[in-house]
Amino acid sequence: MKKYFIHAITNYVSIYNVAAIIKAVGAYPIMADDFHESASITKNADALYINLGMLNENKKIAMKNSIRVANEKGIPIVVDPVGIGASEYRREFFFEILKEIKSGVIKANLSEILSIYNDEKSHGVDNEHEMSEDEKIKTLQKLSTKYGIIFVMTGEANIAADGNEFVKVSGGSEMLKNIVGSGCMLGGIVAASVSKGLSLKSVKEALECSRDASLLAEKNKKCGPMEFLNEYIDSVHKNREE
Ligand SMILES: Nc1ncnc2c1ncn2[C@@H]1O[C@H](COP(=O)(O)OP(=O)(O)OP(=O)(O)O)[C@@H](O)[C@H]1O
Ligand SMILES: Cc1ncsc1CCO
Repeated sequence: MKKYFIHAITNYVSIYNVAAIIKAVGAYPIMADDFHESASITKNADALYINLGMLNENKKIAMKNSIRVANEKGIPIVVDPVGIGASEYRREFFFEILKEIKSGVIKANLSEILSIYNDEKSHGVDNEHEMSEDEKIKTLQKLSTKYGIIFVMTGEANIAADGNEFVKVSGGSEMLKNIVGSGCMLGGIVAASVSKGLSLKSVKEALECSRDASLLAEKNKKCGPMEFLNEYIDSVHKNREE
């Protein structure tokens, strides 16, 4: 059976859990962020996952080298623009790489999506609390049309869109809000899913995988955040076996 390798350049807060959840879905994580080797690691991967949490100068070069190789080889790229609204350093770098990505997914929370969208000033969406679901979908579709890649907005409802269609996956456990790196891990699941074929359908399957695992983790016992975190990763593994 083919093994799917996911090259992740990610932050050191949630890096182990990202690797663990990629393994739990049945793919093979490779965490490599030095610029000397990142391109050669990407060359043999089936997806590249770029997470901007804890960005630094070394990682910037590593990410750009890996993105270049992924584009050349047609490898899908998943980007989590962690905290771009709060950091000019990350925001500037994000826009630099956004233009370069040929095929892939941007997975971001509402405030990160607005930060991307509002860079285009003229659209005038300035208050996230006033956004209806319809506006969220339209925002994602406009971004997707403009950049030619899939956009995902996370939250209570996760919405993914390409230029033509959208999918919505909601109803996951609220405990996901209480653990560190739930967004980072979701990025890993999305990367593993699109490594087998990039489509809105494969993104939807990833969102469903996370939702189902979170509900199973919550059902098992009333647990605190750390127990939930382990149960969530275990549940991803259990659901895969069923
Ligand atoms: N109110 C909620 N109810 C259920 N699930 C939620 C809720 N809010 C977020 N989630 C889930 O938590 C995960 C992460 O989404 P979120 O929007 O919090 O991303 P994030 O801010 O990038 O996360 P983090 O920075 O903690 O990694 C997603 O799977 C999302 O569906
Ligand atoms: C807490 C934190 N800080 C940088 S990355 C990260 C993980 C959650 O996004």
